[in-house]
This record gives sequence, structure tokens and C-alpha cells, in this order.
Amino acid sequence: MRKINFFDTTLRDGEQSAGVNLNLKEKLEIAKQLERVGMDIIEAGFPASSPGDFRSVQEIARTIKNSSVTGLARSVKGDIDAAWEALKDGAEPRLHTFIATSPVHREYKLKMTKEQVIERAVESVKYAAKFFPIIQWSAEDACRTELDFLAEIVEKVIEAGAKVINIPDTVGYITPIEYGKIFEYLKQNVKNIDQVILSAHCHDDLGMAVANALSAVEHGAGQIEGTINGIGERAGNSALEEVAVALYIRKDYYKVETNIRLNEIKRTSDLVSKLTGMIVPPNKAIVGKNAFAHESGIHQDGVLKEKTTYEIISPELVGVQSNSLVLGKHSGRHAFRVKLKELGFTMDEEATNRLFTAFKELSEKKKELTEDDLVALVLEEQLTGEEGTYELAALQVTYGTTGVPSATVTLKTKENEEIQEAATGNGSVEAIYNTLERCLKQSVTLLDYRIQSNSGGRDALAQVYVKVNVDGIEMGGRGIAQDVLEASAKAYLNAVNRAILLKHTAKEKHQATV
Ligand SMILES: CC(=O)SCCNC(=O)CCNC(=O)[C@H](O)C(C)(C)COP(=O)(O)OP(=O)(O)OC[C@H]1O[C@@H](n2cnc3c(N)ncnc32)[C@H](O)[C@@H]1OP(=O)(O)O
Ligand SMILES: CC(C)C(=O)C(=O)O
Repeated sequence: MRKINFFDTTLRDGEQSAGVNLNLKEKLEIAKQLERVGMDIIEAGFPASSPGDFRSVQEIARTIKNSSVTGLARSVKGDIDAAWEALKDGAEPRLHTFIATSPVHREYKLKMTKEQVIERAVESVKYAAKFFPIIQWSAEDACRTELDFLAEIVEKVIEAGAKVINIPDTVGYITPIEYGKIFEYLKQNVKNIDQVILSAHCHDDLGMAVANALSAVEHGAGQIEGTINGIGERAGNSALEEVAVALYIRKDYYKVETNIRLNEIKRTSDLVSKLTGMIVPPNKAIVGKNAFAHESGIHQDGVLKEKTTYEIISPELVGVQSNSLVLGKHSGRHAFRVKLKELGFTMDEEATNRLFTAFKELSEKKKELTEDDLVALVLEEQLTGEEGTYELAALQVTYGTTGVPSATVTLKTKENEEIQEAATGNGSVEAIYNTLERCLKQSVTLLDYRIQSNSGGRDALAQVYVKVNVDGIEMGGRGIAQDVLEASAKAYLNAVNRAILLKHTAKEKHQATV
């Protein structure tokens, strides 16, 4: 099978992402991981651009042994000299030099004619060949360059000693079919093109960077350039992890192989994301948080029966521990039951169904349901299963920074009788508890009150724990609700109900013994 080289430019083009600035230690850490993941070539920086970049490239070249380390240089002697100084101690010093070839770049940026661009390109490759065993030459903005001129300059730089010819889509303009045609054109019109490796370097301005890179592979490219997580100038570069996995998963189609250790991909992505501060979107292919998460009932059911129904990549392949069944409003009973079992709860069909209904109701209110939420629902279900004298039918609280807080509570008894009362308090919770005391017509002393958020986030469930004294019986109770005040009322009632139940059971026992 044809081998495709992976050229990683996370530390050069990736660092060109607006807002990204890596120090030497961070770059070294990333370089080591890039070596571990199996990058054939690591572009460590642009040595002439600053003393910091020079030092990083030098240190990386001295440290990395299993990848070829390269640095960027304009067609300028000073840039090439700086690159040589930085790279000469590396295991395989390699120069990456470039000049723009498109009309707009020639006319406005370089202010050079075609002939001058060719002359400068050839001169710089020849000069670099005095030092470097391997020279990669790039035609910046190749995809907006006249094809015949592109072929002409490529032929001349090959003659001058370039071993790798890169055809960058610098501004992310080309489409996959057009990009493939450029490679085909060069293969047919450039002398000795078969003596060099053709490389693709794509940008994502129109969202086609990965598709273009894959098209280049189909049309003869032997090297793909890009970055981890697709970071880079403007909309970024081809995401190398996507290219690598696409080539692997569809090897039946591409029929190529790479050196990439796919199971190191997730770790590499995480490291780059953390050190650059460029957050990976959840829906990002291969490495996004949701890449292996199934949320909808039909998909979850399918995956539970046979993973490949909805998974073309196994998470383990790229170093992700496992897939996940995310419980949300689109989930179904199959996944719900499995999750309950995973959490260690076994319950009968009736209880599961009741819980599933409560779960669906909660999922309408809450964006994401966590495992903690599920546990809370189970605990709540256990509470509702408890025999109680009083049930909270309605609660209304009025609170303002200037007025007196007041509460109106409606309770339902076991006999379906409704009790409604209202009272005030120093705070909303006190108003509720004063009102409940009135409804219950017995003295209740609150001994302890604790509140806890069930999970993170603004929409987390509230759990309230209370301890009360009802006619000399001390009893704890808990309440769970999305609203703190409702959870407070439920906790209080739960404690009172339990105390009343205990009192009755004790009385019955006493009567039975006399
Ligand atoms: C497509 C790409 O990603 S290319 C890489 C882009 N990366 C970077 O630019 C990051 C590092 N760059 C830098 O630190 C600076 O731009 C430097 C050190 C390279 C140059 O800085 P300065 O000398 O201040 O020049 P400045 O950046 O303003 O302008 C670039 C100059 O290089 C020239 N130039 C651009 N590309 C090339 C090239 N491949 N070969 C020769 N000259 C070039 C421009 O025409 C311009 O020349 P001018 O000053 O005669 O008009
Ligand atoms: C220097 C070249 C390869 C580049 O980064 C581009 O054209 O995007």
C-alpha cells in the first residue's frame, strides 16, 4: 500500500491562530506528543521570525529523534541561515521554504514579476541545498495561480534540488475536485515530478480543508499537512486527526497507510487544546466530546443491540475510553434501564416506568441530565413510595427585597382532604415552614436545615435535608426539586410524615402489647 507522510504544523501554522502563544516548554511538550502519535514531519516554527521561535525550533530539533523536524523560511538568505542554525543538530534537518506564486500575491504583496518569483525561488532552493539534505518548497497561494506558471516554477525548483513540492490552498478557496485536477495537471506537465513527494496544505475558510486533503491523496499526494484539532491561521488547517482516521476507516477506498498511532489521537488533541486554549467544539469529528455520544432513543437502542448500527469508528481506536449514552429528552426506555443498572439500581417494571415519566418531565426542564440527577430521581421515587399523611399539593411564595416574605401552601391528606394556609416569615423558607406548621396543627421544631446542589450548573436539582422535632420525636427528612423552595417544603413534609408514621406504629405496638 502507498504510504502517506503526515506533516504536522501545529507549532507553526497552528500557532498562527489568533490569540495562541506557546512558550518553549509548551511547544516541546506538544512536539514530544506529536512524535508519539507518529507524525513523520514536525514543523516546529519559523526560526527567523523571533529569537523565541528560533530557540523553540532548535530545542525541538535537538530533542525529537523519531520525526523529521523542519522550520519555515521565506525565500530570503537570512531566513534560510536562521533555519539552518536552528535545525542543524536535528536527526534529519529539513527546510521548508516558500514564495507566493498567485497573481494577486505577486503584484500586490511581493511586487514581483513571474520571472522574478522564479528566480528568487530557484536561488533560495539552491542556496538551501548547500546545507539541508531535504528541502520542501511551497508555492504559497498555489490554488489561485495560473496552472502553466505553477507547472513551470515547480519544474524549476525540482531542478534546483527541492525534494518535496507543496501545493497549498493558502486561502481555503479550492474545491476537492479542482484540487485533485491541479495534482493531475502537475503530474502530467512537470518533468521529474515522479522524483519528488507532492504535498497538500489546506485551509478551512470554506470548510473544505479535510475534504481537499483527502482529494489530494486520491490524486497522488504523498504528504498531507495540517494541524491537530485543525487550528491555524483564520479558520484553520486540515485537522490531521480527521484525515488520519478517514484514511484508516476508509482504507478500502483510499488504499493507503500512515504511521499515525490512532490510539494516541485523543491525548494529542487534549494536550493541544489545553496548551493553546483553543477549545474543541463538542461536535468536532473524532475528538469532540460528543463524537461518541448517543442521545436519541432509537440510536441508543441500536447501539445497545449492536454498536456498529450507529458507530463507524470505535472510540477505543482513537484513545477514547468508551462511547456514552447521554440521557436527555430524546432518550428511550432501553438506554434508561441500562443506565439505572449501571448506577446499581434494580427496580421493577412499574417503578421503572414511573421513574421514566419523571425523567422525561425533568428532561424538558433541564438541558443535560447527569448521573447525579438520575440518582436524585431514584431517591425521589423512593420518597414518593413512602406512605405519608400529608402531600404537598401547591406552594406559592412571595418574596421581595422590601416586603415581608409570605407563603401559601395547600396540603392534601391521605383521605383527599385539602388544607390551605398562609403565613409570613423573615425569609421565604421560614414563611413556608410557618405556613406548614399552621396546616399541620401541631408544633414542629426545625433542628437542622441543609441545602445542596445536586450537580453543577444553573439548572441543577436542589436537595434539602432537614431535622425536625414533632411531639418529642426527632426525625430527618429530605426533599428534591428543581426549585430550592419546593425542595425545602418537601423535605419538611417528608420529616413530619415519617415522624407521624413512627408515632402511629409505636402506638399500635403499645396497644398490641396491653
Ligand atoms: C501562508 C503563511 O502562513 S506564511 C507564514 C506566515 N507566518 C508569519 O508571518 C509569522 C512570522 N512572521 C514574522 O515574524 C514577520 O512577518 C517576519 C519576521 C517574517 C518578517 O517581518 P518584517 O520584516 O517586519 O516584514 P513584514 O512581515 O511586515 O512583511 C513581510 C515581508 O516579507 C516579504 N515576503 C513575504 N513572503 C516572502 C517570501 N516567501 N519570500 C521573500 N519575501 C517574502 C513581503 O513581501 C514583505 O516584504 P517587504 O517588507 O519588502 O514589503
Ligand atoms: C507557508 C505555506 C505552506 C502556508 O502556510 C500556506 O500557504 O498556507
